[in-house]
Amino acid sequence: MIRVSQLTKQIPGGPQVLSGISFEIQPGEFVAVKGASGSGKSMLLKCLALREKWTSGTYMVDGVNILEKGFAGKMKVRREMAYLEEKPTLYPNRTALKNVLIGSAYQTPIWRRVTGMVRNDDYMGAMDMIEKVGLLDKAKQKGDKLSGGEKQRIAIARALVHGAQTLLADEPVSGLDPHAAEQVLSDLKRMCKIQGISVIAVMHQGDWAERFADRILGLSGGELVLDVKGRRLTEREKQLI
Ligand SMILES: Nc1ncnc2c1ncn2[C@@H]1O[C@H](COP(=O)(O)OP(=O)(O)OP(=O)(O)O)[C@@H](O)[C@H]1O
Repeated sequence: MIRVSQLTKQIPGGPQVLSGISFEIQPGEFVAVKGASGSGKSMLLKCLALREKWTSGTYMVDGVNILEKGFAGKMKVRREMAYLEEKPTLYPNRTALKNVLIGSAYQTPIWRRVTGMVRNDDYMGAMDMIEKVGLLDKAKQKGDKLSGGEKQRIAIARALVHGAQTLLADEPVSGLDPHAAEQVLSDLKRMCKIQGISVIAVMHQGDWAERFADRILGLSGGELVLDVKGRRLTEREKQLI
């Protein structure tokens, strides 16, 4: 379980962009984050992924206060709390399978990324995950030949193969056509249910959050102003964000 208490982020010499944010997330939950431009959605995700330093607050994951961990502990947390960018970076000249096997910069050591060396017994796990995201027929396709939605789904498989327990996805479907967006969100939702992973995804545009999320968090001016079950928001709730 993830428990965030009183998360505050102050940019040194700049504005306070997150103020006193508290919430809990259960394993297997799919949580959407909504909020207007500049409300702090990306900063929240980056703080959860430990890509941004917290100014104050406590961050408990499965009962462990992870802000108190040393360098090695924080690296482990970064693998377990995988950050998915809006446009995932894949090795363009390597196959989808190889991309999944090697892992992203935050997931695997540099020697593995440079040499591309992997263990034989990793192949089965990678193929299994590629099948789960419905892309077995694209496993041998080079990274730069995959569509935006396929790249996103390979990035999901890559994170899970390398031990992610939580996926932090920043606008995972922005720029995708509705069919591709639906496939990416269906994959994420299925992974929550069958793998028990948690997903926290920024999804401000359209009604994706209402259709796919178990819960919707709303931010306004860096504050958490909404925490409701995933459902159609009322007009009053929409006005809050
Ligand atoms: N390094 C920084 N220095 C100063 N201000 C920053 C910095 N990083 C973020 N901010 C400010 O923090 C606020 C929140 O930024 P954030 O990127 O989290 O917004 P967002 O809700 O994701 O917006 P969008 O939907 O436009 O991507 C913004 O006002 C932004 O200008």
